[in-house]
Parts: sequence; C-alpha cells; structure tokens
Amino acid sequence: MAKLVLIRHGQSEWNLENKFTGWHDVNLSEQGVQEAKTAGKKLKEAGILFDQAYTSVLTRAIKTLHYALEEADQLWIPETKTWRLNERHYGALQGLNKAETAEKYGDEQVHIWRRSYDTLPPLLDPSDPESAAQDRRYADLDPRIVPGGENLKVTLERVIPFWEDEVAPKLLDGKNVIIAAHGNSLRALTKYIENISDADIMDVEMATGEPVVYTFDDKLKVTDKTKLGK
Ligand SMILES: O=C(O)[C@@H](CO)OP(=O)(O)O
Repeated sequence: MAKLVLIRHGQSEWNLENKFTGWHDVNLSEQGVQEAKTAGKKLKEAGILFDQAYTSVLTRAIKTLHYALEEADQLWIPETKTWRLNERHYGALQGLNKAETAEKYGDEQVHIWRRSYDTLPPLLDPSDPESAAQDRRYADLDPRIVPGGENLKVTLERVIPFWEDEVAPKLLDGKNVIIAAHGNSLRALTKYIENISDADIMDVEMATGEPVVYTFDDKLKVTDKTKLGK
C-alpha cells in the first residue's frame, strides 16, 4: 500500500504581496518557512517513510521540500527536480497584483484567468526578459514547449508524462513518494488522481504547506485521502 504526499509550498513572498507568480522564481516568506517546517513535523508524527522526493525547479517548492524533509529526519532521500511540476505559467499576468488586476478587468475575468480549466492568460512574448525562454534552467527544453502562458489543461498535459514515467511506477512498486510543488500543478495532479471533472476542479484549492496523504492499492486505486492540517 504505497503512499503519496502532495504538498504545496509554504507562503511565498508574492503570495504575501498578492501577485500572480507562475514561473517567476520567488522565495518563501518567513511564514512560508514556518509552514514548511510544521508540515515536516506532521509528516514525522504520521510516521511516513519516503523512498523518493520530487519537486519543481522553483525555489519556493525546493525549499519547502527541504525544510519539511529536514524536520521529518529524511533530508537524505533521493530527489528529482523537474520543470513539469512548476506552477502553471501565468503569462503576462506574472508580477501583477491580483486585486489591482480585478479592479482593472473585473472580478469575473480574473476568476476565469485564475480558475477556468481551459482559458489561457495573456501570453508573454519569448523576447520578454521575464520569459522562460531567457532562463538558463530551461535551456535544455525544446523551445516549442517553453510556455508563454498556461491554463490548467496545458499544465495537466505536461504533468501527466511525469506521473506516468516517474510516479506511477514507484507507487506500483510499493514505494512512498513526496511531491512538493505548487497550487495549480498540484490541482492538475489532484484532478488526474481523483478523476475530477473540468467544472468541479474550479472549486478545488490547495492550502500552502498542508500535506495531503493518498494511500493507493496495488492497482493504483486511491483507498484513502487524509489532509494533515497546518
Ligand atoms: O500566482 C500564482 O502562481 C498562483 C499560486 O499562488 O495563484 P492562483 O492561486 O491565483 O492561481
């Protein structure tokens, strides 16, 4: 009976400032560091022993994983970083304040940009200094798949190959896995794992720093889902 823990990074500096973040690389806030450490204590109390960790290539998720694993006395476990777990790319919205954007474009438009399954945000041009095309960490990606902006559908499409190639084989082999990632990349994974409809996923939210523990049977069916609180 393998276990999978999903954990959204602790509060980031841009969560605190209420800015669209996406692939922009920001640090954890002080509160975010505490949330990550508390998550690690909860994992220790729950007695989950991990075989493999995965995270994105963004600082807030990597640091959350490390703070949590350190508190759980498991900082040594094998770890893989992949862009496929990055937050959904927020395109040209990245860096804008969410409340100011709602004042300018209306609450409804901002809600659609944030939570609709298949509406893309305004795209970022590859020549923009903020573009991932200008960032060394994505240099080995086919430029055709470096996004200028993503919706949840596109995010799910790039998360699934990672799930199929990496996570599912580990779980089928009875290994326990922890994934530290982001609100929307984890909403995409949650949609896939729990077979949530395109409409219902709009209402699913991930709390910062709260571990969500899934237990799977040997056919990869979910037999239990428990949130450990924050
Ligand atoms: O800004 C972002 O990248 C995400 C997560 O913080 O925001 P939202 O919840 O609006 O999708």
